[in-house]
Amino acid sequence: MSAARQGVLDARRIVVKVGSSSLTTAAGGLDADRVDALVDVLAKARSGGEKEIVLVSSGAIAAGLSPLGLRRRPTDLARQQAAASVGQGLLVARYTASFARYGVRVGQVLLTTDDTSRRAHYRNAYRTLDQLLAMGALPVVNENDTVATDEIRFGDNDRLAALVAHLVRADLLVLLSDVDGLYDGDPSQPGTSRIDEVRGPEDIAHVTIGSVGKAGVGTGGMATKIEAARIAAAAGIPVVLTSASQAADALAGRETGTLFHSTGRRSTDRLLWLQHASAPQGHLVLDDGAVRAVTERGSSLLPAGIAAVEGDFVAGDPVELRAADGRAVARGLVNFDAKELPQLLGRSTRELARELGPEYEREVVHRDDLVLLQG
Ligand SMILES: Nc1ncnc2c1ncn2[C@@H]1O[C@H](COP(=O)(O)OP(=O)(O)O)[C@@H](O)[C@H]1O
Ligand SMILES: N[C@@H](CCC(=O)OP(=O)(O)O)C(=O)O
Repeated sequence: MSAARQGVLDARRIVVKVGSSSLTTAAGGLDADRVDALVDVLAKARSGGEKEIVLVSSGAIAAGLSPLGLRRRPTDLARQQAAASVGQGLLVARYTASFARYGVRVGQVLLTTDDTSRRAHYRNAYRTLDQLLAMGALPVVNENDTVATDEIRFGDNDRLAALVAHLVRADLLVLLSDVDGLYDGDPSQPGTSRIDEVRGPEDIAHVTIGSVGKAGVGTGGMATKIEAARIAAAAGIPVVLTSASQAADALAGRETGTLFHSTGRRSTDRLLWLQHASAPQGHLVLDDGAVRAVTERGSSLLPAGIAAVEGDFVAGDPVELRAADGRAVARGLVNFDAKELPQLLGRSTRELARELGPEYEREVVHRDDLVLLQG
């Protein structure tokens, strides 16, 4: 066994993501047999007590379609949310019954991007997941589809799974789909072949991506899986992408699917979420000195360096930091409401504190709440 597959086999804390297409029937609705088959694999993998598994499961919208008399996945958010509301209950009920065959308790965890960009929410999400695992339960995570708006949606569970893997400090991310790996072209076309290992972007530069799977119930297709694998690998977490029917082989470290080697160092930095999950609620235009201070010296952003404010945000929201030419240079959590900021711009914090009160002697974006954007 290669060292990388040995690493897969040795992984202790594993996030497994399963797509809608692997859980539903062609006619629509949950496929109880496929859920049971997946649960069999996961329950066995953790039965020795050495492995902890977090399941990120899609399928809420797909599961809610036929009970609501919908023939296909709706395109409008309101009906998707209605379907998710009905389907999520059915999905978790199905997992609960299926894992009960092994005496395993299931805990539902629904996340939005908002929950995970803010420090307190992020800590809570981590604590809940960690506690569930410590108590021997198996968390089943999905996006909280019924409250997420278009602006704040993850929209695809592949990226959510990568961020959850980072959040729980997983040793491995397994992405299960209806296709047994990443192909160099649309696998429904003849002449395409599976890529066994990806060590960096150069290994997939030639890949072309076809349409979303035949069932049409998934959302992201292959593009979001590649993006998810890139995020996880860069955060030090290897990824195996394969089909749900090969989940047992993948967890056993056998040569199946596509293995993405980790490319970066592990970190527990919640700023990964800020970078990949949050939708900025506005932007701050920085003068040249502030751009340099933030990007080159790692400084906090002070009111003196801000030239303009755009957007309707409140304190704690994610905002984009832009240079005068419009280039986005960073993203951060802002400490003031949009309507408070105009009176502070271009002024020193000492002067503001003297005039407006000590609560104004603070950074607009603290460097601990700030992530630089590349390029
Ligand atoms: N280069 C490619 N390699 C593998 N699969 C691809 C590729 N291009 C397109 N696909 C399609 O992506 C589909 C998986 O995406 P999706 O249906 O969103 O899955 P899921 O519901 O599991 O998240 C596969 O069924 C496959 O047909
Ligand atoms: N939260 C949505 C999942 C959307 C999604 O990413 O679906 P998929 O591409 O099948 O993983 C649901 O449960 O239907």
